[in-house]
Amino acid sequence: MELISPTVIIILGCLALFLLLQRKNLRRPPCIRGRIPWIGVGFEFGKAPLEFIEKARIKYGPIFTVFAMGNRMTFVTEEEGINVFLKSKKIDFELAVQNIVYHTASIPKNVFLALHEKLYIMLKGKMGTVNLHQFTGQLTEELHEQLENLGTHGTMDLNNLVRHLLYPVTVNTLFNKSWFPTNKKKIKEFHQYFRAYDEDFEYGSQLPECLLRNWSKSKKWFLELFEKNIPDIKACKSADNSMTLLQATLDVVETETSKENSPNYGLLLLWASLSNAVPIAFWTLAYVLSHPDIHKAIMEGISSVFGKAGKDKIKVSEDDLEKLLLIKWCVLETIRLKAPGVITRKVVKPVEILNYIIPSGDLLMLSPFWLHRNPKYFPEPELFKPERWKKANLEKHSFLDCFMAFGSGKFQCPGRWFALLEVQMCVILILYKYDCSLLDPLPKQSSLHLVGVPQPEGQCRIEYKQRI
Ligand code: HEM
Repeated sequence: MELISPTVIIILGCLALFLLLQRKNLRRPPCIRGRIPWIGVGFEFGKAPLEFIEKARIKYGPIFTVFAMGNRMTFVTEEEGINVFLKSKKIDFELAVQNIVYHTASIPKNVFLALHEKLYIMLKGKMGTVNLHQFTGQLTEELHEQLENLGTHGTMDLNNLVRHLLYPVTVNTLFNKSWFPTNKKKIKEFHQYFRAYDEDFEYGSQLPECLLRNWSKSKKWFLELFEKNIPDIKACKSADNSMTLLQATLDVVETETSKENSPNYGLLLLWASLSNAVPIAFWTLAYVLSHPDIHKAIMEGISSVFGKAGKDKIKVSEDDLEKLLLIKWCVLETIRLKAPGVITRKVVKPVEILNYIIPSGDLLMLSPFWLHRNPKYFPEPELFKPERWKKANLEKHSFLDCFMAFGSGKFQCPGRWFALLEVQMCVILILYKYDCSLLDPLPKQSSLHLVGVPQPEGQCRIEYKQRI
Protein backbone atom coordinates (compact mmCIF):
# COMPACT_ATOMS: atom_id res chain seq x y z
CA MET A 1 0.00 0.00 0.00
CA GLU A 2 1.27 3.37 -0.91
CA LEU A 3 2.20 5.63 1.99
CA ILE A 4 0.01 8.75 2.46
CA SER A 5 2.06 11.68 1.28
CA PRO A 6 3.22 14.29 3.86
CA THR A 7 1.25 16.98 2.00
CA VAL A 8 -2.01 15.10 2.57
CA ILE A 9 -1.14 14.66 6.24
CA ILE A 10 -0.50 18.40 6.61
CA ILE A 11 -3.75 19.26 4.84
CA LEU A 12 -5.72 16.84 7.03
CA GLY A 13 -3.98 18.20 10.14
CA CYS A 14 -4.85 21.79 9.19
CA LEU A 15 -8.45 20.77 8.48
CA ALA A 16 -8.74 19.10 11.90
CA LEU A 17 -7.26 22.15 13.61
CA PHE A 18 -9.60 24.44 11.68
CA LEU A 19 -12.63 22.35 12.68
CA LEU A 20 -11.48 22.32 16.30
CA LEU A 21 -11.09 26.09 16.35
CA GLN A 22 -14.45 26.52 14.63
CA ARG A 23 -16.05 24.30 17.28
CA LYS A 24 -14.40 26.28 20.03
CA ASN A 25 -15.55 29.54 18.46
CA LEU A 26 -19.03 28.16 18.05
CA ARG A 27 -19.09 27.77 21.78
CA ARG A 28 -18.26 31.44 22.30
CA PRO A 29 -21.05 33.98 22.67
CA PRO A 30 -22.04 35.99 19.56
CA CYS A 31 -19.42 38.67 18.97
CA ILE A 32 -20.09 42.15 17.57
CA ARG A 33 -16.70 43.05 16.16
CA GLY A 34 -17.05 45.48 13.23
CA ARG A 35 -14.53 45.61 10.41
CA ILE A 36 -11.76 47.92 11.60
CA PRO A 37 -8.83 46.10 13.21
CA TRP A 38 -8.28 46.93 16.93
CA ILE A 39 -10.98 49.66 16.91
CA GLY A 40 -13.72 47.09 16.21
CA VAL A 41 -17.12 48.72 16.88
CA GLY A 42 -15.42 51.39 19.04
CA PHE A 43 -17.00 54.33 17.18
CA GLU A 44 -20.59 53.03 17.19
CA PHE A 45 -20.24 51.83 20.77
CA GLY A 46 -18.67 55.08 22.00
CA LYS A 47 -21.47 57.28 20.58
CA ALA A 48 -24.18 55.90 22.90
CA PRO A 49 -22.85 52.88 24.81
CA LEU A 50 -25.89 52.30 27.03
CA GLU A 51 -28.23 52.13 24.05
CA PHE A 52 -25.74 49.97 22.15
CA ILE A 53 -25.73 47.26 24.79
CA GLU A 54 -29.52 47.19 25.14
CA LYS A 55 -29.95 46.89 21.36
CA ALA A 56 -27.32 44.14 21.33
CA ARG A 57 -29.18 42.26 24.08
CA ILE A 58 -32.42 42.40 22.10
CA LYS A 59 -30.68 41.22 18.92
CA TYR A 60 -28.20 38.64 20.26
CA GLY A 61 -29.76 37.39 23.50
CA PRO A 62 -28.69 37.34 27.15
CA ILE A 63 -24.94 37.06 26.54
CA PHE A 64 -22.83 38.66 23.82
CA THR A 65 -19.35 40.03 23.26
CA VAL A 66 -18.52 43.53 22.02
CA PHE A 67 -15.07 44.02 20.49
CA ALA A 68 -13.93 47.66 20.78
CA MET A 69 -10.57 49.45 21.21
CA GLY A 70 -8.70 46.17 21.49
CA ASN A 71 -10.97 44.85 24.27
CA ARG A 72 -13.35 41.91 24.24
CA MET A 73 -16.20 42.85 26.56
CA THR A 74 -18.67 40.07 27.28
CA PHE A 75 -21.96 41.32 28.68
CA VAL A 76 -24.15 39.18 30.92
CA THR A 77 -27.77 40.18 31.44
CA GLU A 78 -29.62 37.23 33.00
CA GLU A 79 -29.47 34.99 36.11
CA GLU A 80 -26.82 32.48 35.09
CA GLY A 81 -24.37 35.13 33.86
CA ILE A 82 -25.10 37.37 36.85
CA ASN A 83 -24.44 34.48 39.24
CA VAL A 84 -21.08 33.82 37.60
CA PHE A 85 -20.29 37.53 37.83
CA LEU A 86 -21.14 37.56 41.53
CA LYS A 87 -19.64 34.25 42.65
CA SER A 88 -17.12 32.72 40.27
CA LYS A 89 -13.49 32.45 41.36
CA LYS A 90 -12.51 32.53 37.68
CA ILE A 91 -13.08 36.27 37.44
CA ASP A 92 -11.18 39.08 39.12
CA PHE A 93 -11.90 42.69 40.13
CA GLU A 94 -8.35 43.95 40.58
CA LEU A 95 -7.09 42.77 37.20
CA ALA A 96 -10.08 44.42 35.52
CA VAL A 97 -9.54 47.86 37.06
CA GLN A 98 -5.74 48.06 37.23
CA ASN A 99 -5.59 49.30 33.62
CA ILE A 100 -8.23 51.97 34.24
CA VAL A 101 -6.39 53.14 37.36
CA TYR A 102 -3.10 53.19 35.48
CA HIS A 103 -4.45 55.35 32.65
CA THR A 104 -6.59 57.71 34.71
CA ALA A 105 -4.37 58.30 37.74
CA SER A 106 -0.96 57.02 36.54
CA ILE A 107 -0.74 54.49 39.36
CA PRO A 108 1.69 51.74 38.29
CA LYS A 109 -0.07 48.40 37.94
CA ASN A 110 2.22 46.62 40.42
CA VAL A 111 1.66 49.35 43.03
CA PHE A 112 -2.11 49.13 42.56
CA LEU A 113 -2.11 45.35 42.98
CA ALA A 114 0.17 45.48 46.01
CA LEU A 115 -1.91 48.11 47.85
CA HIS A 116 -5.44 47.48 46.76
CA GLU A 117 -6.74 45.08 49.41
CA LYS A 118 -5.17 46.96 52.32
CA LEU A 119 -6.55 50.29 51.12
CA TYR A 120 -9.96 48.79 50.47
CA ILE A 121 -10.21 47.38 54.00
CA MET A 122 -9.24 50.74 55.48
CA LEU A 123 -11.77 52.69 53.33
CA LYS A 124 -14.54 50.20 54.06
CA GLY A 125 -13.88 50.43 57.79
CA LYS A 126 -13.71 54.23 57.96
CA MET A 127 -16.92 54.70 55.96
CA GLY A 128 -18.72 51.63 57.33
CA THR A 129 -22.05 51.76 59.16
CA VAL A 130 -20.39 51.52 62.59
CA ASN A 131 -18.33 54.66 62.01
CA LEU A 132 -20.87 56.67 60.07
CA HIS A 133 -21.95 58.70 63.11
CA GLN A 134 -18.53 60.39 62.99
CA PHE A 135 -19.52 62.19 59.80
CA THR A 136 -23.00 63.47 60.68
CA GLY A 137 -21.86 66.48 62.74
CA GLN A 138 -19.34 67.74 60.21
CA LEU A 139 -21.60 67.10 57.22
CA THR A 140 -24.36 69.17 58.89
CA GLU A 141 -21.99 72.04 59.64
CA GLU A 142 -20.40 72.04 56.20
CA LEU A 143 -23.79 71.94 54.48
CA HIS A 144 -25.07 74.89 56.56
CA GLU A 145 -21.91 76.83 55.74
CA GLN A 146 -22.21 76.25 52.01
CA LEU A 147 -25.96 76.92 51.99
CA GLU A 148 -25.23 80.42 53.38
CA ASN A 149 -23.57 81.18 50.03
CA LEU A 150 -26.86 80.67 48.21
CA GLY A 151 -28.25 83.92 49.65
CA THR A 152 -31.93 84.49 50.37
CA HIS A 153 -33.33 83.60 46.97
CA GLY A 154 -32.35 82.87 43.38
CA THR A 155 -32.67 80.79 40.26
CA MET A 156 -29.93 78.53 39.00
CA ASP A 157 -29.22 75.26 37.28
CA LEU A 158 -29.90 72.56 39.89
CA ASN A 159 -26.85 70.54 38.87
CA ASN A 160 -24.65 73.59 39.38
CA LEU A 161 -26.24 74.30 42.75
CA VAL A 162 -25.59 70.76 43.93
CA ARG A 163 -21.97 70.85 42.72
CA HIS A 164 -21.36 74.16 44.54
CA LEU A 165 -22.67 72.58 47.71
CA LEU A 166 -21.22 69.10 47.61
CA TYR A 167 -17.75 69.59 46.15
CA PRO A 168 -16.59 71.61 49.19
CA VAL A 169 -18.74 69.67 51.68
CA THR A 170 -17.30 66.31 50.57
CA VAL A 171 -13.72 67.47 50.23
CA ASN A 172 -13.70 69.28 53.59
CA THR A 173 -15.22 66.24 55.30
CA LEU A 174 -13.23 63.40 53.75
CA PHE A 175 -9.97 65.14 52.91
CA ASN A 176 -9.24 68.02 55.27
CA LYS A 177 -11.24 70.87 56.68
CA SER A 178 -10.45 73.98 54.62
CA TRP A 179 -8.65 72.12 51.86
CA PHE A 180 -11.24 73.21 49.32
CA PRO A 181 -10.37 76.62 47.80
CA THR A 182 -12.26 79.61 49.12
CA ASN A 183 -11.33 82.27 46.61
CA LYS A 184 -13.72 82.64 43.66
CA LYS A 185 -11.13 82.21 40.93
CA LYS A 186 -9.71 79.05 42.45
CA ILE A 187 -13.19 77.60 43.06
CA LYS A 188 -14.02 78.21 39.40
CA GLU A 189 -10.81 76.49 38.35
CA PHE A 190 -11.53 73.51 40.61
CA HIS A 191 -14.99 73.12 39.04
CA GLN A 192 -13.72 73.48 35.47
CA TYR A 193 -10.93 70.98 35.91
CA PHE A 194 -12.97 68.45 37.85
CA ARG A 195 -15.77 68.52 35.28
CA ALA A 196 -13.28 68.09 32.42
CA TYR A 197 -11.59 65.18 34.23
CA ASP A 198 -14.89 63.51 35.14
CA GLU A 199 -16.57 63.98 31.75
CA ASP A 200 -13.79 62.26 29.82
CA PHE A 201 -12.71 59.81 32.52
CA GLU A 202 -14.00 56.91 30.44
CA TYR A 203 -12.10 57.98 27.32
CA GLY A 204 -9.03 58.70 29.46
CA SER A 205 -9.14 55.11 30.69
CA GLN A 206 -8.75 53.81 27.11
CA LEU A 207 -7.22 56.36 24.76
CA PRO A 208 -3.69 57.81 24.71
CA GLU A 209 -3.51 61.14 26.57
CA CYS A 210 -2.24 62.95 23.45
CA LEU A 211 -5.75 62.53 21.96
CA LEU A 212 -7.42 64.10 25.00
CA ARG A 213 -5.66 67.39 25.58
CA ASN A 214 -8.22 68.97 27.90
CA TRP A 215 -8.58 65.85 29.95
CA SER A 216 -4.84 65.42 30.24
CA LYS A 217 -4.48 69.06 31.34
CA SER A 218 -7.06 68.61 34.08
CA LYS A 219 -5.40 65.42 35.30
CA LYS A 220 -2.04 67.23 35.54
CA TRP A 221 -3.67 70.17 37.31
CA PHE A 222 -5.02 67.90 40.05
CA LEU A 223 -1.80 65.92 40.39
CA GLU A 224 0.13 69.17 40.85
CA LEU A 225 -2.45 70.50 43.29
CA PHE A 226 -2.12 67.36 45.43
CA GLU A 227 1.65 67.39 45.18
CA LYS A 228 1.73 70.96 46.51
CA ASN A 229 -0.80 70.37 49.29
CA ILE A 230 0.07 66.95 50.61
CA PRO A 231 2.50 68.18 53.30
CA ASP A 232 -0.24 70.50 54.69
CA ILE A 233 -2.88 67.78 54.43
CA LYS A 234 -0.69 65.39 56.42
CA ALA A 235 0.23 67.98 59.03
CA CYS A 236 -3.37 68.99 59.74
CA LYS A 237 -4.54 67.43 63.05
CA SER A 238 -8.13 67.01 64.17
CA ALA A 239 -9.30 67.69 67.75
CA ASP A 240 -9.53 63.97 68.56
CA ASN A 241 -6.33 63.09 66.67
CA SER A 242 -8.20 60.86 64.21
CA MET A 243 -7.15 60.77 60.59
CA THR A 244 -9.36 61.90 57.71
CA LEU A 245 -10.02 59.45 54.89
CA LEU A 246 -7.33 61.04 52.74
CA GLN A 247 -4.80 61.13 55.58
CA ALA A 248 -5.40 57.43 56.25
CA THR A 249 -5.02 56.69 52.54
CA LEU A 250 -1.72 58.57 52.34
CA ASP A 251 -0.56 56.76 55.46
CA VAL A 252 -1.10 53.35 53.83
CA VAL A 253 0.40 54.46 50.50
CA GLU A 254 3.53 55.95 52.07
CA THR A 255 4.07 53.10 54.54
CA GLU A 256 3.73 50.43 51.87
CA THR A 257 5.29 52.15 48.83
CA SER A 258 6.72 55.62 48.33
CA LYS A 259 5.61 59.24 48.62
CA GLU A 260 5.71 59.46 44.83
CA ASN A 261 2.33 57.75 44.55
CA SER A 262 0.49 59.98 47.04
CA PRO A 263 -0.84 62.65 44.64
CA ASN A 264 -2.12 59.90 42.34
CA TYR A 265 -4.11 58.24 45.12
CA GLY A 266 -5.40 61.68 46.17
CA LEU A 267 -6.77 62.19 42.66
CA LEU A 268 -8.36 58.74 42.53
CA LEU A 269 -10.08 59.24 45.88
CA LEU A 270 -11.29 62.68 44.85
CA TRP A 271 -12.87 61.26 41.71
CA ALA A 272 -14.45 58.31 43.54
CA SER A 273 -15.96 60.55 46.23
CA LEU A 274 -17.52 63.13 43.88
CA SER A 275 -18.28 61.53 40.53
CA ASN A 276 -21.33 59.44 41.57
CA ALA A 277 -22.64 60.98 44.77
CA VAL A 278 -22.99 64.51 43.33
CA PRO A 279 -25.15 63.57 40.29
CA ILE A 280 -27.22 61.31 42.58
CA ALA A 281 -27.95 64.32 44.84
CA PHE A 282 -29.00 66.23 41.71
CA TRP A 283 -31.30 63.44 40.44
CA THR A 284 -32.83 62.87 43.90
CA LEU A 285 -33.80 66.53 44.28
CA ALA A 286 -35.04 66.62 40.67
CA TYR A 287 -37.23 63.52 41.20
CA VAL A 288 -38.63 64.77 44.52
CA LEU A 289 -39.39 68.27 43.21
CA SER A 290 -41.08 66.90 40.10
CA HIS A 291 -43.39 64.63 42.16
CA PRO A 292 -45.62 67.07 44.16
CA ASP A 293 -47.19 64.31 46.29
CA ILE A 294 -43.78 62.98 47.35
CA HIS A 295 -42.44 66.52 47.92
CA LYS A 296 -45.45 67.27 50.16
CA ALA A 297 -45.03 64.03 52.16
CA ILE A 298 -41.32 64.77 52.66
CA MET A 299 -42.05 68.31 53.90
CA GLU A 300 -44.57 66.90 56.38
CA GLY A 301 -41.94 64.45 57.61
CA ILE A 302 -39.34 67.20 57.99
CA SER A 303 -41.77 69.40 59.98
CA SER A 304 -42.70 66.50 62.25
CA VAL A 305 -39.03 65.92 63.14
CA PHE A 306 -37.56 69.46 63.22
CA GLY A 307 -40.65 71.65 63.68
CA LYS A 308 -41.91 74.09 61.05
CA ALA A 309 -39.32 74.39 58.23
CA GLY A 310 -37.36 77.63 58.47
CA LYS A 311 -33.88 79.07 58.28
CA ASP A 312 -32.52 77.74 61.60
CA LYS A 313 -29.23 75.88 61.72
CA ILE A 314 -30.82 72.57 62.68
CA LYS A 315 -28.71 69.60 63.70
CA VAL A 316 -29.47 66.31 62.00
CA SER A 317 -28.80 63.14 63.97
CA GLU A 318 -28.90 59.50 62.96
CA ASP A 319 -32.15 59.13 64.95
CA ASP A 320 -33.69 61.92 62.86
CA LEU A 321 -32.67 60.13 59.69
CA GLU A 322 -34.34 56.93 60.89
CA LYS A 323 -37.59 58.86 61.26
CA LEU A 324 -37.30 60.25 57.72
CA LEU A 325 -37.44 56.91 55.91
CA LEU A 326 -39.19 58.31 52.85
CA ILE A 327 -36.13 60.46 52.09
CA LYS A 328 -33.86 57.41 52.27
CA TRP A 329 -36.23 55.51 49.96
CA CYS A 330 -36.18 58.43 47.51
CA VAL A 331 -32.35 58.42 47.47
CA LEU A 332 -32.25 54.64 46.92
CA GLU A 333 -34.95 54.74 44.25
CA THR A 334 -32.98 57.47 42.48
CA ILE A 335 -29.82 55.36 42.64
CA ARG A 336 -31.78 52.41 41.23
CA LEU A 337 -32.93 54.49 38.27
CA LYS A 338 -29.62 56.26 37.70
CA ALA A 339 -27.28 53.38 38.45
CA PRO A 340 -23.83 53.10 36.85
CA GLY A 341 -23.85 51.84 33.25
CA VAL A 342 -21.43 48.99 33.93
CA ILE A 343 -19.28 47.22 36.45
CA THR A 344 -16.49 45.00 35.23
CA ARG A 345 -14.32 41.96 36.06
CA LYS A 346 -11.54 40.16 34.18
CA VAL A 347 -11.94 36.51 33.21
CA VAL A 348 -8.80 34.75 34.50
CA LYS A 349 -9.80 31.16 33.62
CA PRO A 350 -12.27 30.14 30.88
CA VAL A 351 -15.73 30.16 32.37
CA GLU A 352 -18.96 28.58 31.14
CA ILE A 353 -22.18 30.60 30.95
CA LEU A 354 -25.34 29.42 29.16
CA ASN A 355 -23.39 26.71 27.29
CA TYR A 356 -20.87 29.25 26.01
CA ILE A 357 -17.24 29.36 27.01
CA ILE A 358 -15.95 32.85 27.87
CA PRO A 359 -12.18 32.82 27.25
CA SER A 360 -9.70 34.14 29.78
CA GLY A 361 -8.67 37.71 29.02
CA ASP A 362 -12.25 38.83 28.28
CA LEU A 363 -13.73 41.60 30.40
CA LEU A 364 -16.98 40.36 31.93
CA MET A 365 -19.46 43.23 32.07
CA LEU A 366 -22.69 43.69 34.01
CA SER A 367 -24.93 46.72 33.63
CA PRO A 368 -26.62 47.75 36.92
CA PHE A 369 -28.46 50.41 34.89
CA TRP A 370 -30.20 47.83 32.65
CA LEU A 371 -30.50 45.18 35.36
CA HIS A 372 -32.54 47.71 37.37
CA ARG A 373 -34.83 48.14 34.35
CA ASN A 374 -35.70 44.47 34.08
CA PRO A 375 -39.39 44.13 35.10
CA LYS A 376 -38.64 40.60 36.35
CA TYR A 377 -36.62 42.10 39.20
CA PHE A 378 -38.22 45.57 39.53
CA PRO A 379 -41.90 45.75 38.47
CA GLU A 380 -42.78 48.94 36.55
CA PRO A 381 -39.06 49.61 36.37
CA GLU A 382 -39.21 53.04 34.69
CA LEU A 383 -41.40 54.52 37.43
CA PHE A 384 -40.00 56.48 40.37
CA LYS A 385 -41.61 54.48 43.20
CA PRO A 386 -39.79 55.09 46.50
CA GLU A 387 -42.31 52.83 48.31
CA ARG A 388 -40.79 49.73 46.63
CA TRP A 389 -37.99 50.13 49.22
CA LYS A 390 -40.44 49.26 52.01
CA LYS A 391 -39.53 45.63 51.29
CA ALA A 392 -35.79 46.11 51.79
CA ASN A 393 -34.32 45.25 55.15
CA LEU A 394 -32.55 48.58 55.55
CA GLU A 395 -32.15 48.14 59.30
CA LYS A 396 -29.93 45.18 58.57
CA HIS A 397 -28.15 47.22 55.89
CA SER A 398 -29.36 45.16 52.99
CA PHE A 399 -30.78 46.52 49.74
CA LEU A 400 -33.43 45.04 47.42
CA ASP A 401 -32.50 41.81 45.58
CA CYS A 402 -30.70 42.52 42.29
CA PHE A 403 -29.91 46.13 43.29
CA MET A 404 -26.34 46.44 42.08
CA ALA A 405 -25.62 50.17 41.87
CA PHE A 406 -22.75 49.85 44.36
CA GLY A 407 -21.29 46.82 42.63
CA SER A 408 -21.15 43.47 44.27
CA GLY A 409 -19.08 40.91 46.11
CA LYS A 410 -15.83 41.42 47.93
CA PHE A 411 -15.04 44.87 46.54
CA GLN A 412 -18.43 46.54 46.66
CA CYS A 413 -18.27 50.36 46.86
CA PRO A 414 -16.72 51.18 50.27
CA GLY A 415 -18.27 54.69 50.19
CA ARG A 416 -21.90 53.58 49.82
CA TRP A 417 -23.06 54.33 53.38
CA PHE A 418 -21.30 57.68 53.38
CA ALA A 419 -22.89 58.55 50.00
CA LEU A 420 -26.38 57.66 51.25
CA LEU A 421 -25.86 59.73 54.39
CA GLU A 422 -24.50 62.75 52.51
CA VAL A 423 -27.30 62.82 49.94
CA GLN A 424 -30.04 62.40 52.59
CA MET A 425 -28.61 65.27 54.63
CA CYS A 426 -28.26 67.45 51.56
CA VAL A 427 -31.92 66.89 50.63
CA ILE A 428 -33.14 67.51 54.20
CA LEU A 429 -31.24 70.76 54.69
CA ILE A 430 -32.06 72.25 51.29
CA LEU A 431 -35.77 71.48 51.66
CA TYR A 432 -35.86 72.60 55.31
CA LYS A 433 -34.24 75.96 54.59
CA TYR A 434 -35.60 76.78 51.14
CA ASP A 435 -38.93 76.78 49.41
CA CYS A 436 -37.93 75.15 46.11
CA SER A 437 -39.55 74.52 42.77
CA LEU A 438 -38.28 73.38 39.38
CA LEU A 439 -38.68 75.68 36.39
CA ASP A 440 -37.91 72.93 33.86
CA PRO A 441 -39.12 69.35 33.45
CA LEU A 442 -36.96 66.46 34.63
CA PRO A 443 -34.11 66.36 32.07
CA LYS A 444 -33.12 63.35 29.99
CA GLN A 445 -29.85 61.71 30.84
CA SER A 446 -26.79 61.98 28.65
CA SER A 447 -26.21 58.78 26.68
CA LEU A 448 -22.46 59.33 26.30
CA HIS A 449 -21.13 57.43 29.27
CA LEU A 450 -21.10 53.92 30.60
CA VAL A 451 -18.89 54.32 33.66
CA GLY A 452 -20.64 55.68 36.73
CA VAL A 453 -23.92 57.46 37.30
CA PRO A 454 -25.40 59.20 34.22
CA GLN A 455 -25.32 63.00 34.06
CA PRO A 456 -28.37 65.08 33.05
CA GLU A 457 -28.52 66.38 29.49
CA GLY A 458 -29.25 70.10 29.32
CA GLN A 459 -30.19 72.26 32.24
CA CYS A 460 -32.87 71.98 34.88
CA ARG A 461 -33.41 75.25 36.73
CA ILE A 462 -34.46 75.49 40.35
CA GLU A 463 -36.05 78.56 41.96
CA TYR A 464 -35.35 78.78 45.68
CA LYS A 465 -36.47 81.17 48.43
CA GLN A 466 -35.12 81.09 51.96
CA ARG A 467 -37.83 80.30 54.48
CA ILE A 468 -38.52 82.69 57.35
C1 HEM B 1 -24.26 57.09 45.00
C2 HEM B 1 -22.94 57.18 45.00
C3 HEM B 1 -22.01 56.07 44.61
C4 HEM B 1 -22.18 55.04 43.72
C5 HEM B 1 -23.41 54.72 42.89
C6 HEM B 1 -20.94 54.27 43.72
C7 HEM B 1 -20.74 53.13 42.96
C8 HEM B 1 -19.56 52.39 42.95
C9 HEM B 1 -19.35 51.21 42.17
C10 HEM B 1 -20.36 50.58 41.22
C11 HEM B 1 -18.09 50.76 42.43
C12 HEM B 1 -17.42 49.51 41.82
C13 HEM B 1 -17.78 48.30 42.65
C14 HEM B 1 -17.72 46.97 41.91
O1 HEM B 1 -17.23 46.89 40.79
O2 HEM B 1 -18.18 45.94 42.48
C15 HEM B 1 -17.50 51.69 43.37
C16 HEM B 1 -16.20 51.59 43.85
C17 HEM B 1 -15.65 52.51 44.71
N1 HEM B 1 -16.28 53.57 45.33
FE1 HEM B 1 -18.19 54.14 45.06
N2 HEM B 1 -20.06 54.85 44.58
C18 HEM B 1 -20.65 55.94 45.15
C19 HEM B 1 -20.12 56.81 46.09
C20 HEM B 1 -18.84 56.72 46.60
C21 HEM B 1 -18.29 57.62 47.58
C22 HEM B 1 -18.99 58.83 48.21
C23 HEM B 1 -17.02 57.22 47.83
C24 HEM B 1 -16.10 57.88 48.81
C25 HEM B 1 -14.83 57.87 48.81
C26 HEM B 1 -16.76 56.04 46.98
C27 HEM B 1 -15.58 55.32 46.92
C28 HEM B 1 -15.37 54.22 46.12
C29 HEM B 1 -14.07 53.56 46.00
C30 HEM B 1 -12.78 53.96 46.71
C31 HEM B 1 -14.25 52.49 45.13
C32 HEM B 1 -13.18 51.49 44.65
C33 HEM B 1 -13.18 50.26 45.53
C34 HEM B 1 -12.05 49.30 45.22
O3 HEM B 1 -11.05 49.68 44.62
O4 HEM B 1 -12.14 48.13 45.59
N3 HEM B 1 -17.90 55.77 46.28
N4 HEM B 1 -18.42 52.67 43.69
